[in-house]
Amino acid sequence: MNSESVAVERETVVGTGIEVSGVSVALGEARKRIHVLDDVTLHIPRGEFWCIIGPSGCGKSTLLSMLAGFVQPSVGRITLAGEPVRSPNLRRAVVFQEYALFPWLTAVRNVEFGLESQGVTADRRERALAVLERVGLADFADTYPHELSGGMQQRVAIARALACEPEFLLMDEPLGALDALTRDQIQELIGKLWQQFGQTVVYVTHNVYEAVYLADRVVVFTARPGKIKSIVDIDIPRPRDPANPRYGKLIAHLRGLLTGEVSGDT
Ligand SMILES: Nc1ncnc2c1ncn2[C@@H]1O[C@H](COP(=O)(O)OP(=O)(O)OP(=O)(O)O)[C@@H](O)[C@H]1O
Repeated sequence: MNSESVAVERETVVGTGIEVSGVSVALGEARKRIHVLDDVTLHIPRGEFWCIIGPSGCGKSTLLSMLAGFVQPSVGRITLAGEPVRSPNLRRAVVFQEYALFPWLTAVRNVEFGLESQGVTADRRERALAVLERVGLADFADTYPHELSGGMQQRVAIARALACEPEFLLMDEPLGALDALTRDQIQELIGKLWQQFGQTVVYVTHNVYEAVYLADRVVVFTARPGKIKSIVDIDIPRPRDPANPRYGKLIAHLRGLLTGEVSGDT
């Protein structure tokens, strides 16, 4: 392949991923208006897994909300698969820290819900059951959320997101409410599912271990107004082994970048 065709191929792939160009955002009413993000530019190629880290209040969730279409930038432009983001859309699934399940629906009905919104009628239950199986909950399909542990509820939320076969998966601290052992299990599951389903993932976390385990690249933000401080390539082969010496080096490097970035909220 000559250099020209490499350049063309690269441009095509980048164009179908996520493009954030010169985005700034201010939120809140008149005198209480807060400058949250400042001049953020990101090119996330299709199919890559990117993590976002930074001090509390630097605008990580706001960036994710903009990618999902819940919040509009004050300045700049965002496109996903080449289309401007104007409102939420089923090609982009969001998973939050709070599992956001419907308590009156069983696990399988929660997963079916997304398919229902997509207008899927044929074999909806079968499709929902197949995804529940992928997240290890085949035996809990007819169980209500309050009968499930936090980790199991998050598995249902992930299954619901994946059932719609989204091109983009936006995750906001999805493991934040879980105990350490459950976190490790679901972190591994998220990595495996991403390798099977191949979406473009943007994943907000406070946890540098999680970022180094999961990400192709980690974006480090400054304190508010959040600007990009660095984008770190996680060059460890998958599946990732925490015993790999590179692992500890990258964690130390990310910690170093975060040091001194004190939250504007504190
Ligand atoms: N709708 C809103 N109106 C006014 N201010 C807002 C709004 N949403 C968020 N903010 C403010 O914007 C800033 C960034 O919030 P955001 O939740 O994006 O930060 P974060 O980096 O995700 O924080 P954390 O790590 O603590 O979850 C905060 O100061 C927050 O109070």
